[in-house]
Amino acid sequence: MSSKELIEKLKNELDIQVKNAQSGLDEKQVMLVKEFIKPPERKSAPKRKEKSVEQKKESVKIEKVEKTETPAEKPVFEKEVKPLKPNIPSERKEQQEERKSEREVRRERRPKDKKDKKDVRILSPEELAKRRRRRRPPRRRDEERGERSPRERRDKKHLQRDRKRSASMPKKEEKITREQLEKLVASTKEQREKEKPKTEEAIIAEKKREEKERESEKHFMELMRKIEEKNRAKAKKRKKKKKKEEKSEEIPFEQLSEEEQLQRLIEEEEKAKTVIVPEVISVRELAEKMGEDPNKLIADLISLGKFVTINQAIDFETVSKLVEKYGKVAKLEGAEEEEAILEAELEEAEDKPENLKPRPPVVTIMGHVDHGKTTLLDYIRNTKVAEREAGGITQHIGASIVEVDTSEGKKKITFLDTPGHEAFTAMRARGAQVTDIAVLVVAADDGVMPQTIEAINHAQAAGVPIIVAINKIDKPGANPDRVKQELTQHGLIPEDWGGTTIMVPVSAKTGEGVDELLEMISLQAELMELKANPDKKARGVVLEAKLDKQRGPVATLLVQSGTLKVGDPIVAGLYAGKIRAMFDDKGRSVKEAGPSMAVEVLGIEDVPLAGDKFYVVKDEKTARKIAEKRQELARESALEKEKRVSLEDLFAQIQEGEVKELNIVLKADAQGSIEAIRKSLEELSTDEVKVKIIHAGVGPITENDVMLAAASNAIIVGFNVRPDSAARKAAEREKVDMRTYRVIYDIVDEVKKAMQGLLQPEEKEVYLGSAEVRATFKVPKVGTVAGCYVKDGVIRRNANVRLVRDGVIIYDGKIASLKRFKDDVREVQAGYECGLGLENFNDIKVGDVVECYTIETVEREL
Ligand SMILES: Nc1nc2c(ncn2[C@@H]2O[C@H](COP(=O)(O)OP(=O)(O)OP(=O)(O)O)[C@@H](O)[C@H]2O)c(=O)[nH]1
Repeated sequence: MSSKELIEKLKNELDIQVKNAQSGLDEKQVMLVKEFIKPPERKSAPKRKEKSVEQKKESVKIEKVEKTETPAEKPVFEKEVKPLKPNIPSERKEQQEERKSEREVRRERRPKDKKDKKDVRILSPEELAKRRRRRRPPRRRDEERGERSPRERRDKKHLQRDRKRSASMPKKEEKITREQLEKLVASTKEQREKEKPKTEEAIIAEKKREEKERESEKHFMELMRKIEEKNRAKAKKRKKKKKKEEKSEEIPFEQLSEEEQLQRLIEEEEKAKTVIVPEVISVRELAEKMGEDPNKLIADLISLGKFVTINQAIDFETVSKLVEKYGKVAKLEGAEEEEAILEAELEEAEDKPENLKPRPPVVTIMGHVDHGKTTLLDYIRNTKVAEREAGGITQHIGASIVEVDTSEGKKKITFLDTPGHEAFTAMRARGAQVTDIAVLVVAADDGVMPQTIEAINHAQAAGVPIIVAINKIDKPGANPDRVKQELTQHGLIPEDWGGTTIMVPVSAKTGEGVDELLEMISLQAELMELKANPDKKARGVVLEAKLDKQRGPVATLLVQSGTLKVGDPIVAGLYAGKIRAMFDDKGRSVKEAGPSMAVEVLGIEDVPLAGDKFYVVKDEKTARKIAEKRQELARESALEKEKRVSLEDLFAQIQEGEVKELNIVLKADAQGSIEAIRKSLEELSTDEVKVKIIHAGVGPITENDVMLAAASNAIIVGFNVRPDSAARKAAEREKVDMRTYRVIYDIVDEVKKAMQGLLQPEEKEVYLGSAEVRATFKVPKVGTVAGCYVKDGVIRRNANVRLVRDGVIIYDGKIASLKRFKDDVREVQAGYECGLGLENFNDIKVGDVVECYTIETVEREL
């Protein structure tokens, strides 16, 4: 096509008025041209190969067309052709205006043409690009060769001039490269594709395709299900066959007791879940072991990023991951035996009665602060422990063995020097019960005090017999009978009054009655028939452990059975070791320690925890293996606390037979309320579950209460009292269910509902923070305003508050005003001071605690 022909075509068919081959076109026009350009005649293509004269002519023609197109095509490489527009002389502009009006007239006259044009325009950009490409090669070849015709050179000059001019003009639009343009075209194509209204046929076709896909997916799933079913059936058959073989040697299931049946079922389930494999196994072998289709395993392995064939071997790590997908556990061949050996190593064989020998009792001294625990122990040990302690207060658990002259000869007693009952309970909370007898020290001049009651409850919760030492009888105000009287109120009836509790009046200062006390302890131990086998590998409990700068990890161990010897390989808690040296309570080096002896040992690789159990094993290698295994298990169950009872899941636990007694630690604001609540709660006992108040006391909920609850699997009920911050933290840490109430009926109602499985809490209290009242001001017309310091969390203006005095709730309501200096504020964070008024309440005192909380709605579980 000649340039003339093209110009003519543009004019007639596209309404584009182009004066000559050098005329510029705007973007719209360029697009129209591009869409309209038709591909060159195909028949000329084969001729080109023959290099005929005609073909040469044709190529010249094409070249010409290309050249003519150049000015029109060039601007295509630019985003906008606008910069070229100002180059059109004004005369040309006028002409264009005229032609434009002519065009409009013509357009009106030829509606058919317009329609045709529209048809042309909907050609896809892809097709257009194709057409453009078909026409381009000859030009590109020329360009590659660097050949330029005179006309081309002229065109280039024009273009350069135009470019220069446009560059001097203010830039309206940024120019874009060819690549960018092509991208633009491609994205336009996509856009158009998207926007393209779907025809009815297309929609139907798509629907059909989707349906087909669904069908094939369904078919595939069905196939997979069948395969799985088949495999399961196969596996079942295999299991049955295996079981049959085993059963021939075993006692029939029906003949087992209920407990044994349950045990067997558990064992079988575990067996079915375990896949025992060698270190390396082929996919086929593994599939056989698992009773699965190897192809399925291969597919799963691919999803794990392992591309393997059916006969290819896979390592144990991969096997573990793979079997996990099937809810199973992989175990290395031989590992089970090893585990069994390790477990057997830790298992304590039952001792024959003839091997059991009497052992000294382990005694803990408990009692209220300053009633003379340390002085008594000091007297007994004949050392000055009390004087060595900072401030005269017992600092740690020490253990000491004393020899007592009794009517039956010399007897040993191991005393654990504990600061009250806290360590005792803390140890119990860790699952270690070390005490055989508790000596309760009560000062005869002071009588039963809150911690005396606590100690009684702690000992009773542990099922440890109590011997009372009525101390300070040398004091002028001492009244042992009053103490006895008070103790009867807590269930301890003295022997001389017809009860069973041994009570001995003593003076830790003068030593009066101490011998009798020791004799009583020995007697009690005898009654308890405390025995152990000393002729076996030792095991016991870690009483305390520390890291000594010079000596490394040092642990105090209480031997409970067997005899601990220097050189013994040992596992203590999570750590292994070998006993390098042992020292008794007087610091003397010893070679062995028998039952009920406490010794300090060196040689454990790290510091175990107080309450950890220790075992002597056959060799160091075994010790290390057990320790490793324990560390692994500890990591797995890290932070996972023992399952404690809570009102929420009480019913489920009762159903599962886990809870037969609902232990409650009860704290209230007055003794009267305690009695009322105790009675109402204990009346809730049923055949299935017994409600037992293991400890009740007046005052705030303390950390001790939480530890007791943790050790005794109890819940804490507070009536009109609040936990202190240490108790709150301990409850969170130990996962103890702690509930506080303001109405007795609510306590009874909630516990009752929990026992029936009807408790569905809808609201939960969320603690926000607390502030201490440091000053009070009387403001006329407002009332009492408290100057507070926020100790922790945050105090929020519109949250609920409680005013707590000595752990007892004085007020429960809303904040009337919250100010920082003179400004009203919405909240005050910890570490800041604030002024605070309570709604309709003025009895605020310095030292009171303002506790801020909100009530959150808890979603019911369906
Ligand atoms: N008169 C007299 N004073 C005693 C007797 N027993 C202890 N005391 C005194 O009571 C005070 C407290 O004794 P401790 O042995 O420290 O009491 P504690 O129970 O161990 O106290 P904590 O370690 O703080 O729990 C000391 O000043 C002792 O001297 C006694 O039998 N008679």
